[in-house]
Amino acid sequence: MSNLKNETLREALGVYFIMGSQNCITSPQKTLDLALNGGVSIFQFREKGEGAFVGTEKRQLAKELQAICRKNNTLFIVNDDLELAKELDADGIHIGQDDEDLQYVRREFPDKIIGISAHTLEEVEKAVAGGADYLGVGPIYATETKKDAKEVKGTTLIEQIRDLGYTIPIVGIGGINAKRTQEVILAGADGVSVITAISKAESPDKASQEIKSEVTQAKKIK
Ligand SMILES: Nc1nc(C(F)(F)F)ncc1COP(=O)(O)OP(=O)(O)O
Ligand SMILES: [Mg+2]
Repeated sequence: MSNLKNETLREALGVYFIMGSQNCITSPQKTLDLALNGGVSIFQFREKGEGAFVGTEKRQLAKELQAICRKNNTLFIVNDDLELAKELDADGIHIGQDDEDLQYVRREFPDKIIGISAHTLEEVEKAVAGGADYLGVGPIYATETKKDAKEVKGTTLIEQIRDLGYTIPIVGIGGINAKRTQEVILAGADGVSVITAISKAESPDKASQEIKSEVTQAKKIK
């Protein structure tokens, strides 16, 4: 488990912005700055897909975005890349079912936040038993961003996880925008993960603000 208190992380997962250079209209730095001003509460650096930076350029961008997160006292999570996460002393890492094994990552990156993608109850049970700090459950809706996304789930799996009594922090992911946010939270998620709805918004700060207000409203109803 990470050193971060479970409830602190649960709170931070409210508006989980995920982005890489290939998701932005303007500079990633400017986009992140605006998104944080708008109320993003945790950030994941996901430099992946066509045209993504690699090597030194990827590392340089990661360092710049990490510095922006530090300035805003916001958790900085690295997607997939364990070596980069260790090198930057990131706050955590997100791994999918086809990435490094949870136990290996926990040994290599102790006391940090480890998030796991889960698409089935079996994957949920394995992640909880393995001591994951949060789950990324989806895709909730169809997404253009992740070319190899699995079958769209809706909120069913989130509801099933809660009905079974699992209390692990959960973020929904996949095609989520402000309009769809409340449904995901009311299904039992602690937050929503968003890429395009913020990164390609005309005003990333306004987009983040809208999503944050939807999360807050839904949590009041719950
Ligand atoms: N990156 C992610 N972040 C989350 C989070 F929970 F953080 F919202 N959930 C799910 C994913 C998807 O992770 P993965 O299945 O490995 O695919 P990719 O590496 O292409 O993103
Ligand atoms: Mg991955």
